[in-house]
Amino acid sequence: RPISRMLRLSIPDGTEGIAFAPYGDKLRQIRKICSVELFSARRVQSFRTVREEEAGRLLLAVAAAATASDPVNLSNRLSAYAADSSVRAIIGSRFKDRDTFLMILQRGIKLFAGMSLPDLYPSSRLAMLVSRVPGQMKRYREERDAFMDAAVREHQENRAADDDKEGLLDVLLRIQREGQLQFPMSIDNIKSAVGDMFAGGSDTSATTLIWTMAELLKNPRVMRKAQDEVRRALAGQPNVTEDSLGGLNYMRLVIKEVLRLHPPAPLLLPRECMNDCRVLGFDVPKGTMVLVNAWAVSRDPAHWDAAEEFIPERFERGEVDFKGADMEYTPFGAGRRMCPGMSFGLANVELALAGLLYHFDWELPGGAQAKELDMTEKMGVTVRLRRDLLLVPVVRVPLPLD
Ligand code: HEM
Repeated sequence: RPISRMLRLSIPDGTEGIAFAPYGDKLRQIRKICSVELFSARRVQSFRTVREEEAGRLLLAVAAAATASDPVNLSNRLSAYAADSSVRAIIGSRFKDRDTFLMILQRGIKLFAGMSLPDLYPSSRLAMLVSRVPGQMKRYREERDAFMDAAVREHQENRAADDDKEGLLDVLLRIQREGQLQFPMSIDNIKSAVGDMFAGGSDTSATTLIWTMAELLKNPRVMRKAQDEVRRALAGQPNVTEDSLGGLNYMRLVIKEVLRLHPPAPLLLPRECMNDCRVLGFDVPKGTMVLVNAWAVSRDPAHWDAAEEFIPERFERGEVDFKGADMEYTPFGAGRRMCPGMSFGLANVELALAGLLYHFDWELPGGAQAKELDMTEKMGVTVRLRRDLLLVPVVRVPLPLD
């Protein structure tokens, strides 16, 4: 990954976490920690209760709006759900200052995504002098560090006694304590990794959920089919649990189709060319920043029939998947830097979506027609709907009273 001059102000050399770990043995080490410890199937499963509680909270808020026949701002609700589930998995439910943590990290994500004068003119001292970004980066780093220090201290004091209750920060602190690593992990590395997991995990899941609900509203045939499946599979159950998600094959195809048309990180994360090479007749020098336009590739009529249409059935035969082997469809990237949190993210998305489809029917406010729903995109760290998604829920399967 390229690290710009501005980014370096907030991630000094040697303090990288996961997303900016330098290529080579250190990257291999942290990626192994990701697959064996942080995002293993067992670990993702261990946060099941957290997800179920947070999904329950989301559904209760939606049910309250349904009772009052009010529209619910699903963009806000789904963002809160994704942020809360991530923060609880990463930092742990005991963390006192969750809201401040969220605010600081959001500010960091905005700063990282922005283009600054010193990055456009890297050798210019004037650019460095007139730009406000260096000061903002420095302030962000100081604030983040002070805050993370407090979070780490709190964790060291209340060390998780039970392995299954470990949050991801606990896991990293344990690995550090055990001292078995070829390249020891510093507290700064751990703090950066926590930031990466939050930045990588929460907005992406929320964005996927928001686009899914918007596409389902726009495509009533698909909405009906997905709801029929969920309601058939869960018939008689008071609420959705992760045990009940096994047979929801069509819902999974819906999520796949959403990730094709709306990959939350449309340009993936920047890569850096490691050797001089030639691509399609163009010379690409070593060190060039490479952005992969996954959004365009996964809508390219050369690879997809009816490329602009929302047709989940196209994935029915399972020929194309997002696991990094099919280059025409890479919402999680591919190769050695592919998203390590894929199953974690999908678990968040599937549970919330199943609940929204099981308990409620959905309408547009003021009796508007599906074709009136504005699907314009807004470019940001992730690409979201330009306007907040406001929908009116109608209860079909009431939530249990407790
Ligand atoms: C729907 C959910 C998600 C999507 C669409 C997504 C997408 C991506 C993409 C496109 C990349 C860049 C891959 C590349 O350069 O080839 C990435 C990297 C990454 N993601 Fe995810 N992600 C999701 C969920 C998560 C979750 C839940 C976590 C952690 C809690 C996470 C953590 C990371 C990290 C740490 C990286 C950097 C990996 C590296 O540089 O080696 N992601 N993700």
